Amino acid sequence: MSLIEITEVRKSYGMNEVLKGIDLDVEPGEVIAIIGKSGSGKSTLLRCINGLETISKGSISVAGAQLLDDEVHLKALRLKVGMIFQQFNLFPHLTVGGNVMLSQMVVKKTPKPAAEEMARKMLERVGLEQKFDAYPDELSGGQKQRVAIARALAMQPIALLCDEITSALDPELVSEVLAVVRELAAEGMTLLMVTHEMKFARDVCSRVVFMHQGRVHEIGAPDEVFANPQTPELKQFLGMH
Ligand SMILES: Nc1ncnc2c1ncn2[C@@H]1O[C@H](COP(=O)(O)OP(=O)(O)OP(=O)(O)O)[C@@H](O)[C@H]1O
Repeated sequence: MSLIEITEVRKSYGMNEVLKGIDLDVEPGEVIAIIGKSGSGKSTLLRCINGLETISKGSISVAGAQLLDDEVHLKALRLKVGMIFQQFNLFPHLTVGGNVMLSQMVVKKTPKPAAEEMARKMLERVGLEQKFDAYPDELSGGQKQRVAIARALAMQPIALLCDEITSALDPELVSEVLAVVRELAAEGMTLLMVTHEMKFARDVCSRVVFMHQGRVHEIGAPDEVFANPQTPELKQFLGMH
């Protein structure tokens, strides 16, 4: 059994079918890059995996539990699968520590001392333990994104979904965030990343998924996908990067 099993998943918004039958199994510890043109359905796929969107057809299971369209189940799933977004979504009126503690206390009902201990530990993991009492607007974009990563890790997810997490950053701040992701990958975290960082995908990912018009158009090891693209669509896409 794979950690995440995506079977014939379809998703429509009204008449617009944006996922047209996705099959993808993710093994524990895999790091998967999802690449493709704007509008190919990359974000929608991630959002379906952690239950932010309901699927129209097919099935998704995470750690053996089927994703069903009911609130109790969706809540349990969101606890298991962490997600990090392009925009950091930190609460400006809370300190860094407060941001990392909040979802643990509210969603998991973790008592405050344990939530604080976990927050300090995860902030240390992303190299920001000294910013515990700072406010988000005192941080750089790269630091804010590292706080968002610490917040996701504090929930002890079994997999982490990253949706273009470096796209809103100034170029000089991208590498500090990718360094954290690289470390997580080395530690065995299962990662699915929508990314435009082709060099990172090539260096760190175990597989690359190329999406085109709502389908998995090509999939394979980075060496195969980047060095030997099979379809004109992937060749054209790589030519643009
Ligand atoms: N909430 C929504 N309601 C209606 N249509 C949507 C919604 N979210 C996405 N779409 C449509 O679904 C399609 C796929 O969008 P999606 O954001 O998944 O693509 P993407 O590959 O992640 O693109 P990008 O790289 O621009 O983020 C697009 O045509 C988009 O307009």
